[in-house]
Amino acid sequence: MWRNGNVCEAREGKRTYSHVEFLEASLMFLLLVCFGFLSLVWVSKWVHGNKKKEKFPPGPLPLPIIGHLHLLMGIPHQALAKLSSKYGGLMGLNLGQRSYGAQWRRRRKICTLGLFTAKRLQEVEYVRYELVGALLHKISRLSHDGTVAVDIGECVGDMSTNLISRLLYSHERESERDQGGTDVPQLVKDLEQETMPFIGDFIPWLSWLDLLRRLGIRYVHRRIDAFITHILTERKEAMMHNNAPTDDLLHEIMKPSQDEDCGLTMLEVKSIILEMFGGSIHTTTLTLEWAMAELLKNPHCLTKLQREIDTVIGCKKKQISDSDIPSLKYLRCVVKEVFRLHPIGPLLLPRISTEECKVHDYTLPANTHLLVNVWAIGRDEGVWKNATNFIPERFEGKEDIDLKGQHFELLPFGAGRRICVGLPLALSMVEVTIANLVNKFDWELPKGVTCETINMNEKVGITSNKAAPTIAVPRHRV
Ligand code: HEM
Repeated sequence: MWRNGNVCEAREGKRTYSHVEFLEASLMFLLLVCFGFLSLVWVSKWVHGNKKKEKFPPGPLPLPIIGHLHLLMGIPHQALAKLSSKYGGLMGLNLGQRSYGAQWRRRRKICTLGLFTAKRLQEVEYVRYELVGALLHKISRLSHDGTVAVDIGECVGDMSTNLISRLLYSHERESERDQGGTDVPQLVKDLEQETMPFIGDFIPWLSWLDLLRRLGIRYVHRRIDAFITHILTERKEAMMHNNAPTDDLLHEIMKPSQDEDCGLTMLEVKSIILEMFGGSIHTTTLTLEWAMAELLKNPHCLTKLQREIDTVIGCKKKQISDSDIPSLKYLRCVVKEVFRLHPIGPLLLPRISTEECKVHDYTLPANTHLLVNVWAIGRDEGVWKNATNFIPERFEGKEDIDLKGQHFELLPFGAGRRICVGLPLALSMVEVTIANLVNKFDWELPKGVTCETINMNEKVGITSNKAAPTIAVPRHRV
């Protein structure tokens, strides 16, 4: 019943509803009807669409508007792996539309040819040797001769940052940080936090929902830009005075190009530097952290590895180098097993189909976005026996299985044209560092932690982040 102009009430028994309450209820009802209608349209479009088109891979029912976007929040590779046990290895999802630029071809050519050739890596081996030596020294110092536990991730993180800073622009980050300079690993971590998928990336008209995160990422970008601009200004000044280093990556990138095709704009130079920092520090550090965590959890593997090094290299050798690695067969098995269980880029970089293609019985239309869940492949019981257990021995006698993108059951660096450009550097860094860490020290878990209780969980993110730091007590072996 309506009365008295704007103080209308509707009576129902003893309860009296105000005009505002009534309006609210009506609005809510209307919204529910609209939402229900949209859902129906969405579901029928999905079902109808799938029937009409050629066979598209099956997948869970998408939510109205956001499709399957919610699956990318949290730990996406784990959520997708769970779903694939229901829908199969090839699963169709609706993530709206996403577009990305293609300038990478140019940058990639320059990086691959100019920066990551076998010759170039050999030339800079001494840098890696020095930094691994510094890492061992630092761990000795921090552990006070085996009495204090150290955070392995923090130590190897410093080493990875120093390495890429040295190779890129001949500086060490620690000396810069000590002088109040930028904390590069923190900056890279902030960048990763901010580069979780945006709703607006997939559904452009919902991008207003990302406003706060966009402000956050703008702030991180400004800090990164200031940091890179500082590096470039310093280098330009040094070049003007003819005292710039000529054996680092920045020299290769900034030197005037003879090849018209390879001249770089300042924006491209900046994005190469950003990609190098972003692609190298966190990935190498996390891999080493997972490797040491697995060895601590599986002490028989740690002991077996130490024995191999003692037998093959001899315990008298102070520091293991690149040239020792080919003879350490068990080490290589350990490294492959770490990459199988803990690929740091679990979904690789997103691919897009340029034309319609057939995969088994399914037809993927042009412009389909493809995520390859290498984390799930590495844990697939159909491919690996006791897939979730750490068993390096599974690779013994299987030297032909490598990490270079030819063996689709093991793709921690991706495959094809977009395979990790830093693969040779990363692999040798991981192998040499693990070999030295276990050769130099016996490792024990801190009091109260056992092999059974060590935290091996992942935390939310687009990389395989460790939920808890890897902490252990190192004791000198000799
Ligand atoms: C253990 C260490 C590393 C792991 C596990 C790793 C893994 C990966 C993966 C999975 C991709 C995507 C490949 C694909 O989608 O097919 C990638 C791309 C990339 N990585 Fe690495 N990476 C590591 C170390 C490095 C290092 C040391 C550098 C540079 C110094 C680097 C630079 C890059 C760059 C620039 C890309 C983008 C390539 C492109 O867009 O074409 N990575 N990496």
